[in-house]
Amino acid sequence: MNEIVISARNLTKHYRVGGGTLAGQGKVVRAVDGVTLDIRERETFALVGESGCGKTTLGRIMLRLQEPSGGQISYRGQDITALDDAGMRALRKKLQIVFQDPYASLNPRMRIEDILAEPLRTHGYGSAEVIRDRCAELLDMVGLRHTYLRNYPHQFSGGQRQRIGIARALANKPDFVVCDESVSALDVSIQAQVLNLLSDLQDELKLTYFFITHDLSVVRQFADRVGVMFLGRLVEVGRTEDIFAGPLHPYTMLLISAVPRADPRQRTRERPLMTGEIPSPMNLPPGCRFHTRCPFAKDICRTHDPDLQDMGQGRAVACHFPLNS
Ligand SMILES: Nc1ncnc2c1ncn2[C@@H]1O[C@H](COP(=O)(O)OP(=O)(O)OP(=O)(O)O)[C@@H](O)[C@H]1O
Repeated sequence: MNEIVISARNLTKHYRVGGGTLAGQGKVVRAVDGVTLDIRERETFALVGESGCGKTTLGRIMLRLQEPSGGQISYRGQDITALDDAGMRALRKKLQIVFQDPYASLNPRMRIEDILAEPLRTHGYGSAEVIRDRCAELLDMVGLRHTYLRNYPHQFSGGQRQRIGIARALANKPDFVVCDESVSALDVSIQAQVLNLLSDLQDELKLTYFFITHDLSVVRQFADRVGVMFLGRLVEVGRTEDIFAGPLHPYTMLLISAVPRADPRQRTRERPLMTGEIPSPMNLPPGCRFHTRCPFAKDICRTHDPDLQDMGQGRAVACHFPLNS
């Protein structure tokens, strides 16, 4: 098995909201609420779940772009949770992120060469000439012409801008890249091209991806493993083909059954529906946090919060009554 690149242990991120100056005032949003996970070298791990379940927050705290409230993150066996700014700066080269909206994340007043050169200069990549050559090489890597180096972001299409966002993330030769909804804003055909590019770059540069998305059809074609998140917790983890062939958690089953199917015979099959509102991460229900929406909930689900249990073969589920097992 490949080496573990990133290891998260009981990670939490709780935001205090609603103001208040006295202790105890305000409310707490449990955006990430106890996540334990290992990501191995050269794998694509997809994190899925509905909007607001904590995907972006988890991605950002794993890179320490935001500080976790609790728990531990290790990078290749080194605990990075308590590293100071200088220690983190050195590691930053290895841990990168590609954002959803490349337009918002590329400075409109900077030429592409400066956008790409900025992280290289920050990390002392080399002389001006070495940096210029690297910028040209980066454009090559993402399939764009060198002549584009003098252009500004608004002169590019959405797909091209995302390629520039990827080039910028790869500038300092990272090995762990969080892709946060990196293809979600693109048309399906452009999405496929960018996914192919990410896949080629992964092989060429031995990259490990943490791929955040709400789009299960992208997950199915692109990810090796999947983590399903619900209200700050992982409720199921497994290999992509196993998860799609037989989800163990009712939430995973409902997410999968909500994906439109290409085969019209399957479309007519009756599907169970997700009922009820998503509880607020500020006011979690007792017991299993999914029980208010679960079609199979029993008494114990209303009182006892299930742990993520190892089911063997790389599979884990947090449910008192796993399906298909
Ligand atoms: N800075 C913040 N202060 C307070 N609450 C926050 C903050 N950032 C995120 N949250 C809350 O934390 C929860 C998780 O948010 P997060 O953006 O991580 O979810 P997500 O799954 O990535 O959603 P989306 O797919 O919509 O981006 C949400 O309830 C969100 O409102």
